[in-house]
Amino acid sequence: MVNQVHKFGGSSLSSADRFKSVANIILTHAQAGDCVVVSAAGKTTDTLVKLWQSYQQQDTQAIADIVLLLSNHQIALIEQLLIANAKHHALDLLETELSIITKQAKQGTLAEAALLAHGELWSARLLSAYLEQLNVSACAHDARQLFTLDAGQLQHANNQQQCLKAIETSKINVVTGFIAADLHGETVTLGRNGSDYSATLLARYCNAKKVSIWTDTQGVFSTDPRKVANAVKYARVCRDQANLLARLGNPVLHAKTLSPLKDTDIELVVRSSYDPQGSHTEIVKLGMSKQKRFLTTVNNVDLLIVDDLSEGEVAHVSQLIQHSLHHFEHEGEIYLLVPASATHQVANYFAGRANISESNLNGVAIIAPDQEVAPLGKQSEALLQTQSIQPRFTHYGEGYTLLLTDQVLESDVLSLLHDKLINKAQEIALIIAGLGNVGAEFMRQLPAQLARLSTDFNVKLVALLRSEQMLVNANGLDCESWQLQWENHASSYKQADLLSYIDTLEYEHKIVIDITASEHFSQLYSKLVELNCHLISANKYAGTASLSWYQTLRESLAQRGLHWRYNASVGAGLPINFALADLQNSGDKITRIEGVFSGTLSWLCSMYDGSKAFSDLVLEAQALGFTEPDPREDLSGRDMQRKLLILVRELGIELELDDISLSALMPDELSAGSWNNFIDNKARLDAFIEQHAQAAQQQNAALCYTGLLEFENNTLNAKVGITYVPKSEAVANLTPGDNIFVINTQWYNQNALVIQGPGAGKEVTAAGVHSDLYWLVQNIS
Ligand SMILES: NC(=O)C1=CN([C@@H]2O[C@H](COP(=O)(O)OP(=O)(O)OC[C@H]3O[C@@H](n4cnc5c(N)ncnc54)[C@H](O)[C@@H]3O)[C@@H](O)[C@H]2O)C=CC1
Ligand SMILES: N[C@@H](CC=O)C(=O)O
Repeated sequence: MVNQVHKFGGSSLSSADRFKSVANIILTHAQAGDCVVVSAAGKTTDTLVKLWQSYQQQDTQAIADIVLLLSNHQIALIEQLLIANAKHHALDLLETELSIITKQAKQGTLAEAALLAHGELWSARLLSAYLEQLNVSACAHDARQLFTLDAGQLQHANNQQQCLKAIETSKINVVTGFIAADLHGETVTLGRNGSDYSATLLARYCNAKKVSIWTDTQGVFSTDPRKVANAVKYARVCRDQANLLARLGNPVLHAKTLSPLKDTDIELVVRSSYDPQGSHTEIVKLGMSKQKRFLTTVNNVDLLIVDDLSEGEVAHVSQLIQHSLHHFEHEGEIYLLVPASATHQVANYFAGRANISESNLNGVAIIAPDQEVAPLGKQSEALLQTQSIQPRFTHYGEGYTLLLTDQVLESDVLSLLHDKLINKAQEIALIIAGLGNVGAEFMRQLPAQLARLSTDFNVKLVALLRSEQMLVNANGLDCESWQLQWENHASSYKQADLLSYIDTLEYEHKIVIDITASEHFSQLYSKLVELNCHLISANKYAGTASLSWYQTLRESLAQRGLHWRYNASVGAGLPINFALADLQNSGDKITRIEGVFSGTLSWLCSMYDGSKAFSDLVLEAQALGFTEPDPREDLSGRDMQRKLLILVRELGIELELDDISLSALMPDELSAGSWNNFIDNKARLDAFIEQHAQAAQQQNAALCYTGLLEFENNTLNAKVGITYVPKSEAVANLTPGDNIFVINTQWYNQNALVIQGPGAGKEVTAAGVHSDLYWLVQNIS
């Protein structure tokens, strides 16, 4: 059974080394019974065309020179690839064929198609012999024995029978692309780039599962990557958009290539033979992929107005001129977009029914989802005007806009259009976990933030998660009415459901924002990274996980070029992580960080004056949204210990959580047990605090909870705990809830750099997460 049809174009076979690479691809990607369709090696077809032209001009010297050129090229390939009998046999055959060509040229009996067919024949024979030499069972097929056309029409039933009979299930079947035969056995060609067509035809006839077009580009891009540096490769493109691209002249796929796959489930992928392990583009059936935006150039075309044009005629003319054609209705007339070089031939075909409306046109086509076509078209007209370019002809069609200009659009203009209109369509998917105190506030701020981002980026909210339920919509949720949608549509999920949903999201970038307080969720990060998600955390668990887990996560983020932002996890919205990164980037060396890194503990210590029980203040802090879901995480000092560790690791220092010494702001025995148990025993907490407050007072100091990181004589001292701070010092006089980071560095030595401000609370924390999101979107797009 034919599992796959692989197709290799001329550039994939341009040298002996390229043949070897192709053989390697076959060894790793093909199995017995598969077909490998090949084009002529390198520029062989062009050389054969020149030979034909010289023959028509009866230029005997040129004929001899070109035959020699062909001979040298083929001999070099054979010599470098084959040995022993296989080599001698191939050289003998080549010599015989070239002498027949020379003889026919002399006799005036050369036939164009039969001459051009040699390129593919030589490739198929050579590759098959080389595979055999590598002990891979292979055979070469001349497609003239497989594909028959009658008056230009493929004889599908007969061809299918021929293919099923000829294809050997125990071998790799190397088949010539581009050529077929007519009913008399005479060679006919399937048009330039006809080898792709041969591959999809063969796949259809043999009921193959998949066609892989191995080429010199890595897949289908948003625009020509040779002209526009920011071109984006798409993982999936719908057949209808691929078809439109082809008709509008995009060279990656040809319109004919797709036609045999119509109404079949045969997969089609475009991938690079130069980078076989690289990602590829899958051409999928309508509805199996989101519609994308493309910018494709149109060069040197004429517009013809044709009376009563039928689909059949378009197909026929397209076959005649061996070029994809696009036709459309515009202001009551039927237009045909024709390569200028073929206008004469097309006009002749229509014998008076076709008139040239516009000639020598260039320009671009913008292909996009239907609803985006009109606004994009208007924006592109406006952008062209800023470059003093006025389109001569503009047409808004189904799924595309055509802007035809006098001048060829240069790379700078194409880049401008692409970056403003197409790259912007690089969609970013947001997955938000945690809709509690901070998460809900983050959602409240989200519409305004998305509106700000949407002038340049296309960010869509595709999932909202709580611990047991999720609300998803791959096309985007309305973030203003998420609560209502949640009530009606949220459903329970398991981690595996979440991961497979994220895996199938067709977005160029995915960002998972963790606003949970869940260690369990943070343990998913490595899987999320495997699914190419960027990460933003307010959650502190991943940043304070074991060093080996943390380092592995960082490595796999780096390998994939993914970002992880966690500014809000320390100091809420305060730019502490930015400041530390900046200091280090400027070459400075941080020697000491001291301060209060807990909003809750800052608020409690500042508010406590003995007039209210400390435990009541804890409940107030909880209601204000300062505390962790369980405030004992704050009172135990654990939360501040985590923050200090995140900062330490930010400085590149390898430390575990328990390397930071800790004393709690509560009696140890209250840390265990339920929250109710804690409340029942709150008097013990109050007594504990009162005792410390009095001791501090006796020293004319304030009861504070501080953190310290310092290097002394090359040893690191990191701790968090209760301190009695002289009342004159800034730390003892904080506005309730403020954090303070006093940073000493090589350059901020005597006079420290101080960052101070609210360090907890839902608004500032949510804003801190938004700041990370903004940074990330700017930096990934
Ligand atoms: N409150 C603050 O001022 C600050 C909080 N943070 C951090 O922000 C995070 C959120 O804090 P809050 O909103 O106060 O907590 P919260 O308890 O109010 O909300 C947590 C949310 O996470 C969800 N959740 C729990 N486990 C989950 C899981 N496995 N998968 C998906 N969702 C899950 C819960 O359903 C809830 O919606 C915490 O990590 C906290 O440390 C960081 C800086 C400041
Ligand atoms: N509970 C934390 C919240 C921020 O991380 C604090 O009080 O600082």
